[in-house]
Amino acid sequence: MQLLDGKYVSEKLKGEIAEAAAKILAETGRKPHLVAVLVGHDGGSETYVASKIKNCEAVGFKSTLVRYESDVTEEELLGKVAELNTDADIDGIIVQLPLPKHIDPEKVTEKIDHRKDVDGFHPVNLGRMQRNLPSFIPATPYGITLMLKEYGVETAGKHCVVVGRSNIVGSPMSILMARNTTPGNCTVTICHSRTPDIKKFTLDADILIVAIGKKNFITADMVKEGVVVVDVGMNRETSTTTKSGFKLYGDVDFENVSKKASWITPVPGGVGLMTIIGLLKNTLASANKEVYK
Ligand SMILES: NC(=O)C1=CN([C@@H]2O[C@H](COP(=O)(O)OP(=O)(O)OC[C@H]3O[C@@H](n4cnc5c(N)ncnc54)[C@H](OP(=O)(O)O)[C@@H]3O)[C@@H](O)[C@H]2O)C=CC1
Ligand SMILES: Nc1nc(=O)c2c([nH]1)NC[C@@H]1CN(c3ccc(C(=O)N[C@@H](CCC(=O)O)C(=O)O)cc3)C=[N+]21
Repeated sequence: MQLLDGKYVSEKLKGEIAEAAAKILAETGRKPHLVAVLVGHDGGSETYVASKIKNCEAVGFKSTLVRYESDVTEEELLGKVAELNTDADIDGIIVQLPLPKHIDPEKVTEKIDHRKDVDGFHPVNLGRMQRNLPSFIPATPYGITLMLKEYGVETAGKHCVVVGRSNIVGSPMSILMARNTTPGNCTVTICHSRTPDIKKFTLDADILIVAIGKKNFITADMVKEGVVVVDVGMNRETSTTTKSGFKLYGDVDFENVSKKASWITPVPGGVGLMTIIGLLKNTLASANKEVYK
């Protein structure tokens, strides 16, 4: 088993991003600028947004955190997005999901100017990605492709099984792996909560990407020898043994599945760190007007 090490790859790519940011600063006198909007106090979201902001600073980006209490109205939030859209100093806008029930995430996603949509969730970016046109690619699937590329994992002609079909991970991941790109060129199967016998598909997977949010869902009996495993799950449980008071678990039983895998991502230290890189790279591309003129 070889580790797909998110810490190693993300540190390496952060170095490249920092160099590119320094170049922008020298040439234009400005830094790429990301604005993150966080509604409410959910523990996980707070941690992830804090990490995005911290990493922006680390690579020489400007970042702004806009916070709202969970009783903010949809109207007020949409108004804020409209204001950020027209601010020429801002390259990227993300609104952290999930949002409170009274706010329609679809409305918020569509309100963000697709030219600043560094999460890549806007229908314009999703459509452009599907057609292989320049677009912002959702950060987690983007980060996973960067990781596979870094380790030279072969994907062409392989059977890739994606478990989960969410708008932010499973669905865009399946599109990327089926595209005529590297990584890509896979035959892709998408499994979800209405798939009757998931094991039938996972057992045939050469590449298995799991994003469902269920601790240890994938067990060793569900995979074949030599499989490449990408574990997106971030299941937080309270713990008395860690400093933070939480412990993170993936969707894959790492201890046993790793014995059969050729490559596998750990949790933490895998996909989560690559998500940050996807976001930073999209923000950089926006500042450089690489996707939209
Ligand atoms: N590492 C990272 O950077 C990121 C990690 N995450 C983590 O990844 C996990 C998934 O996130 P996200 O995609 O947003 O989750 P969602 O809850 O939006 O989607 C979960 C998906 O999994 C499917 N599913 C749920 N239960 C089962 C089951 N028993 N069998 C098969 N399929 C099932 C659902 O099916 P259906 O559509 O039928 O409901 C759905 O498509 C979470 O743990 C999340 O915290 C998320 C984003 C980034
Ligand atoms: N609009 C939006 N964009 C997102 O990209 C988005 C979102 N909403 N909602 C929630 C998910 C989740 N997500 C993570 C980001 C970083 C880590 C991360 O840094 N993980 C580290 C450590 C985390 C820890 O220790 O708690 C790791 O895996 O090693 C994880 C998960 C982004 N998401």
